[in-house]
Amino acid sequence: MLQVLQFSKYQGLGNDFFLLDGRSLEDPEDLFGLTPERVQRLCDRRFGVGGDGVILALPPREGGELRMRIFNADGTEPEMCGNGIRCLARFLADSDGDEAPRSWEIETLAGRIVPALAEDGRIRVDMGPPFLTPETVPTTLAVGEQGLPMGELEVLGQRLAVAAAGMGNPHAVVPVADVAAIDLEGLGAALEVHGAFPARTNVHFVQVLAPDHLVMRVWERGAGPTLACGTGACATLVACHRLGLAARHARLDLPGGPLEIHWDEASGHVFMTGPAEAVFDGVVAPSLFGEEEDMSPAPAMAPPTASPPQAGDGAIDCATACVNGCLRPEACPSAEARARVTALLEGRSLDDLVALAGESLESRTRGRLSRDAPGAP
Ligand SMILES: N[C@@H](CCC[C@H](N)C(=O)O)C(=O)O
Repeated sequence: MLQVLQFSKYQGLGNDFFLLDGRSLEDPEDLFGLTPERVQRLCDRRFGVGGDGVILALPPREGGELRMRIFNADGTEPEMCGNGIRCLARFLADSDGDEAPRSWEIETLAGRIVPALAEDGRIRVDMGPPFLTPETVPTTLAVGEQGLPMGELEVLGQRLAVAAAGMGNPHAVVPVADVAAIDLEGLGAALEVHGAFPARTNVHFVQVLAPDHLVMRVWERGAGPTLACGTGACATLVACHRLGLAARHARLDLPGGPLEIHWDEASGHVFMTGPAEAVFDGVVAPSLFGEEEDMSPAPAMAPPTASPPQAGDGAIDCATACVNGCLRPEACPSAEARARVTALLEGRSLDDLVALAGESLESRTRGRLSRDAPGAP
C-alpha cells in the first residue's frame, strides 16, 4: 500500500517549517526516508511545499519527553532552532490537545530545551545558557575584553567588527548604525562561509534603538535571508549585552515581528518568548518525495482556448466562464453543488464535519496517489 505521509506547516514570525510527527516511528533513524535532497525539495518554494526547514518530533533517547531534529532548507542539520522549537511546541499542543500550562523537555543537539505554553498564547522557551568560548561557537575569533569572541573581519572589501556567540548553533553578530542600509545578501552570504567560522555561521546585523529595544536582520546558515531567527535573537541579545549595548531583557524586532529575549542573571539561561502558528496540514505527493531526481518544471501550459465555453456546452467551468454573470441560470452547476453541500451539512455536528473533511482529504489523496503511482493503468 502507498504510504500517505501527512505533514503540518507551521510558522513563527514568518520563519516557516514543515513538521513531521515521528514520535511513534518503529525505526526513528529512518526519518520517514528523508534525505538532504528530499529536504531541499520539500523546502523549495516553487517546486515543493516551501519552508526554511524540516522538523521531526522523535522518541526520546536521554530521558526527555521527545527529541527534535531539524534540517535547514539546504539539507544540512543544525544543532537547534528557536522559532522551530516554538512551532514544534504549538504542533504538539495542537496534535495532543494540550493547553497552558504545559511544557516539554525536548532533546536537541544543543542539549535539553524546554518550551512552555504561556497563558497569553505565546510560547516561552528556556534556551539554556549561551556558548561564549571560541571552541563552543565555533570560531577562530579570540575572546575580547568584553568576554566573548570578537574581532575585525574583512568581508567583501569592508572591515566589519564582528562578535560571536553560540546557542548550540553558531552566530555572528554585527552591530551597525543603520540596519536597513546593509547589503544583507552580499555580506550575509560572505560571512556565512568566512574562514573565521569553521562550521559556517548564521549572521545578524543589529541596530540598537535603546538598551531594551533592538532591530535586526538575519542571514541564516543553510537557509539564506529569513524573516526571523530565534537562536539568532538570543545570541544577538547576549552579544549586545556583553558589548555594553543592551540590557539583559529586550525586545528584538525582526522582519517577521518581535521576540522578547531575557538573559537571566541567576540561572545564566536565555529565555525567548514569541508566537508560533499553524498554517496548514497536507499530504506529500509521491513525485515530490519519490526516487526520481527530475526537478525540471512542468511543461508550459497550453495557450488559452480561442473561444470561452458557451451555455450549450456539456461542461462549464463557472470560475472562468461566468465571471461576467451566470451563463446557465436555469441549470447552474454551481448552484446545484451549493444545494448539495447545504443538504449534506444540515443536521451534522462539528465533529461529524471534521471527520468528514478528514475522510474526504484522505480518500481524495489516496485516489490521487494510486492514480499517479508508477504502473497504474
Ligand atoms: N531559524 C532558526 C535557526 C535554524 C538553524 C540555523 N539555520 C543554523 O544552521 O544554525 C532559529 O529560529 O533559531
